[in-house]
Amino acid sequence: MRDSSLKRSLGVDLTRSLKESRVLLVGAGGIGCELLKNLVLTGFGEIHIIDLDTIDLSNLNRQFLFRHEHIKKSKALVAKEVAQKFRSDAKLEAYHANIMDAQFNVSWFGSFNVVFNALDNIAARRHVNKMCLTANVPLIESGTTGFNGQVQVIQKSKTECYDCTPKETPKSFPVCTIRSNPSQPIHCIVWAKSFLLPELFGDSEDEAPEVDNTENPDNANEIADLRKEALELKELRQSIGTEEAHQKVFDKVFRRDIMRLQGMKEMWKERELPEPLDFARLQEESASIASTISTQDQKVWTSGENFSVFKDSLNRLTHRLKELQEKNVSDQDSPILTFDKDDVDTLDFVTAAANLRAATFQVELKSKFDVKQMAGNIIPAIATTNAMTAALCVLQSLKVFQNDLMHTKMVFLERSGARVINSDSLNPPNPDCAVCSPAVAQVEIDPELATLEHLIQGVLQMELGYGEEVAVTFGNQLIYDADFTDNLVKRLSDLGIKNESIITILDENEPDTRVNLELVIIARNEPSSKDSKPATLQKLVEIPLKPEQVKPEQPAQPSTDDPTVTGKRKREGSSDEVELNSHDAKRLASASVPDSRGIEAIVLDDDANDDEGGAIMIDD
Ligand SMILES: Nc1ncnc2c1ncn2[C@@H]1O[C@H](COP(=O)(O)OP(=O)(O)OP(=O)(O)O)[C@@H](O)[C@H]1O
Ligand SMILES: [Zn+2]
Repeated sequence: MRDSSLKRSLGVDLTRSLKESRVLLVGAGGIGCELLKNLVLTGFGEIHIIDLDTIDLSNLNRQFLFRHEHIKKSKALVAKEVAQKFRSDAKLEAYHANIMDAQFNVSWFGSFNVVFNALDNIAARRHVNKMCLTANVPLIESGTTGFNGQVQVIQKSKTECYDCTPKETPKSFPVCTIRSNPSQPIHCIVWAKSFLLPELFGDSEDEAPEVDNTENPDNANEIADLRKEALELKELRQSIGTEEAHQKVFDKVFRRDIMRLQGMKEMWKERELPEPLDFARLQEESASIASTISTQDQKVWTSGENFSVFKDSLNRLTHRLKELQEKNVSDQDSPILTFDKDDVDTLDFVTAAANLRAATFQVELKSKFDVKQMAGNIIPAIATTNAMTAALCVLQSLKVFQNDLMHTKMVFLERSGARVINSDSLNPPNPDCAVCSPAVAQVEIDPELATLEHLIQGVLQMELGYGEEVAVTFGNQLIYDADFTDNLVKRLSDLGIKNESIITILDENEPDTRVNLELVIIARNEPSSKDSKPATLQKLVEIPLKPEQVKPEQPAQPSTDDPTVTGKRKREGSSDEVELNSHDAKRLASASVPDSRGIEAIVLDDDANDDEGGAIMIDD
């Protein structure tokens, strides 16, 4: 029943290839849950799901596969169990693991037709991008922040990869703004979270990522001052737990430091002078305030209320640190407390300290709720954005399954423009991208016999035609170049190179330098027969020259059966488009209709059985 409606919507051929497909979904969070449901209901045959995390209460509002009773259980396993109920014949496999683990090697990635990324961090995204490029598996990359979403199709040598464009690093603030001259609530929050809390309870050596220690020359003086101050704070830290600790900490950061800043007249020409706070006065003002005020998280507390929470949370943190220290006597590392937006004690402390600082600098005070969002860098996750993004992932993957790379897109969800869904053609790979520019080849070795020399002479020079000038790296270490030949006689296995290891060959020949080559090592299970060489190339590959070396009279030509996506092609019209195969041509001729705004829509029609009719039109 369900199959027949899928066939009507997608066509017989596509429905069959989805049914026979094997796909990987990385991440079972906000996008992942939606995507898994879509994949199952769209008839994908075999779906592998991986997630390293367990289910948290805060996930339940949008990760709809999860219920209260699943809290603390593996996301991947629960997602599999629940999604299985949507279609009993779907073959689902779940892993409660980190996708960056070595067990998920190139050949494992290579066993999938398509990989879907539904991750929340750059490191894991980069890793999957690299593995998919090496294994030559198409990747559908996606992400959301608030109302914005993005889906990108990545395919080796044909499209941009995840790393072809530099990624934005998280926003950072100059250290002097945080230390001396805060003008916004966030400056005070970062100070409380990344300076004061670590100085008193944490690892003060920690570099706070949101504080920029490099850019500004003023930072050097500021950092020197900080060192001096670190000593002062160390003494304060030692006083933690004593009766006077409240006043000692308070007097230093809200009185003496502020008075010192008042002395820097230049700084206050354009701004009001900061006002030191008075411990005794606030003590009096807060005398009748119950510490339960800290539960009122939507209210902006008065200075007296902040003072009361400051003292109370300082006590709570002191008590916790002491407990940890007592438990940890034998351990070498002394225990520390670090900020966590969901840890009430650290959040209370950061809120109160940030607000007291804001009060001295005439900066707006914030409620605990707001501080939590700001300190946790939280942009609320929106369930509908995730759902729409997951749907767009599936639509893009359908084009990949139809080999219709030319129409795969970069799709954006946004609320600022006239249209919520916008798309752009995919760019070709960036020739300078260090991640996707290398060529890839596989080398079979006999782990008992193969030496580095076998690899360099037998494979690189004899089989691939490299000259003398090559460098070989493995795991960021140089293991060979023309001036460093010590390892030549060593066995590859003694250099730590084993099955699935990837080594990189850098051509140092000039001119006509080749792009980097990544060699995936395949260890033979059987010992080599007498006449087989200890190291051989599995398949001859062509290694292009580095872009600046490409001669203008020999431009790279897209081949007809292997369409190379270019950024401009769609807008330039069809004259220079690669030839379409007959199925594509038919589909587009009958189905590609401009919508009323002149934007091309895709129609998925069923050309297998006209009697069944039924087509869906999707405007992407
Ligand atoms: N290296 C990794 N291996 C496997 N899964 C990962 C890895 N890194 C992140 N994930 C998973 O990717 C998912 C991303 O989902 P999402 O962005 O909704 O994050 P979340 O942690 O569920 O929610 P939030 O961060 O908003 O609290 C998470 O479930 C997370 O555990
Ligand atoms: Zn790239």
